[in-house]
Amino acid sequence: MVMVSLFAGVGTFLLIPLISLSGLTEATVKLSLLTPLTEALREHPPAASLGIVLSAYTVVMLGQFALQRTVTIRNVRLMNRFGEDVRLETYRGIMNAEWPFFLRKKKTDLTNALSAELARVIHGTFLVLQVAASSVFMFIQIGLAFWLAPGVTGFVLACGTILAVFSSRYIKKAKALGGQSSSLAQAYLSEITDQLNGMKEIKSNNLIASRWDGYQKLVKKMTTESMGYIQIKSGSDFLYKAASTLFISAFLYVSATMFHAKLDQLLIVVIIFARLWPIFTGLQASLQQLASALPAFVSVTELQEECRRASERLDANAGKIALTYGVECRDVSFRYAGDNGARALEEVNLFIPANGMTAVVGRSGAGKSTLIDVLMGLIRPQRGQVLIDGRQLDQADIQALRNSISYVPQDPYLFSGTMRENFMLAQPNATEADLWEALEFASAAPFVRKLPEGLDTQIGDRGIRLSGGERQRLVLARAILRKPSILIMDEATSALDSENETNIQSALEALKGTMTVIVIAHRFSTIRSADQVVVLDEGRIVQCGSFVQLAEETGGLFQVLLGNQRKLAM
Ligand SMILES: Nc1ncnc2c1ncn2[C@@H]1O[C@H](COP(=O)(O)OP(=O)(O)OP(=O)(O)O)[C@@H](O)[C@H]1O
Repeated sequence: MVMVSLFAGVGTFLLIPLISLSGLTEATVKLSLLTPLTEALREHPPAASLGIVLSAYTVVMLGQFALQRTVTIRNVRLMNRFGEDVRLETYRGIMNAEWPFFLRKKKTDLTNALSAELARVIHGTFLVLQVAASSVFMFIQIGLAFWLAPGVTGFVLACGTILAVFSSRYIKKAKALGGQSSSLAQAYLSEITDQLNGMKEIKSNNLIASRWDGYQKLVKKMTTESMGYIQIKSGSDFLYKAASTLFISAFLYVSATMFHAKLDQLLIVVIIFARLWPIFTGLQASLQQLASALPAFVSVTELQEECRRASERLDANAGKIALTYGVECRDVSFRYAGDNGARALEEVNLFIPANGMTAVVGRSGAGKSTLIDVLMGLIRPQRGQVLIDGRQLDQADIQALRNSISYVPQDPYLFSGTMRENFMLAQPNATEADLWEALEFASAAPFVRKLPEGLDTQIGDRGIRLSGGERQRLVLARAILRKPSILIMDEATSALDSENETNIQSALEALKGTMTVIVIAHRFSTIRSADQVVVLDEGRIVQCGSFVQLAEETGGLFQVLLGNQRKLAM
């Protein structure tokens, strides 16, 4: 940057001897630096001197352009490396954050931070480099200009300072607008994600008018915000241009009429002004843009800090746990952050024997999923302990525990890609036979076999659409492929028809003695063969025993729930 600035300065000021050598004007300006040079040149014939100066000018300018190219490439490389680092660091922070962090955060806010905000931060880095380059350039140019013509340079600097004072309000406005941009982008992403996810409900319940209204209001706000930017930019542009015209006209007028300056003196003023002024204004413009990107820097830094505080610090080399005795909850109580109501779990005491099947039932909101999250170490109970084979679950064991668990959620999640890729991600060493065995287990083999491309069928946005039941079966197959010690199924067969459900039921029964299975189920037909049924109500365990035993306990909640299901079935 220093070299480019020096070359640019020398190139510009070589124009001064050119003016006098060209014979356009009589040389009256005595420039301390250039006087010996112009005098030396005068000893040669005018054509030769002109040639020398022009050659020097060409070499200097070409040198500047070549260096400029290197600087640009280096700046972009620096920006890209920074961009890569900041993207990786932010996302790693998010992935390593503990589960409660995700309960607190809105998903669309994280998406916005990782896309729009990060892009603004990376562009901001480019602006920082640009401001650095402009500052170096400005100082060197000012230095050179002072050396050549202190008076004129002093004048231009005074004008620049006046302008900087006036334009600081534009920088403040740009920063405020930058903050608005961040929150508007968040609101926009949240609105469209919400609406697109719920389009079926919106259309079928005829909610289009109200949703459209909300969307329209947001779009209007975005238009106003973008107009705000243009107002700032055009306002500051106008100020710079008007000021430069006024300053230069006033100076030229005063020089010519009051001090009777000669043409070459006036030309020097114009050259120095023309050289320094764009640097001032460019710097101001970059500072304005940087100010508008600052809120994005702040929000990304805050997000990184929040992730660091919520980091799980898991052991990447943790092995697996082969459960031999069982999992125990001792006096476990849990309340969600910000939830002032009842606890989601209240003094839960429970033993889940290894290699058996435990079913958890209860009304909606009873705390079933919360109990599972505690067992998986996703959330830590505020009171009580979770013991795995008699040992208290601590931070170091959590990774090993998760390596040993396969969890099948209510909403089956498949990655975009082929079915095979989905399976190989879960178990990279799986053989073709392992894959089909898992598919058979989950009653998914018949429908996969019928697909023209079998396991290599694309799923997700660019592939085939699967029914809810097909997705559930594939996710169950993927879970079983990992050969876990503990299989947890949270309403994992809710979308299946009775035939497939019965098949999976038999498959789960066959696992008895080899795998610990924990099932949350609303449909009681799926838990008949469970070794133990746990009934939760308002966060407390109200009953625990075998299916038959609980079905016979008169007045118990299980009997009520079972009765309701029978009525529904009839
Ligand atoms: N992220 C959360 N923040 C605050 N409260 C929550 C959160 N998740 C669940 N709850 C509350 O905790 C209680 C237990 O919820 P949980 O999801 O464990 O119930 P559940 O028995 O699994 O319900 P369902 O059968 O409907 O899935 C409920 O009252 C619920 O409102």
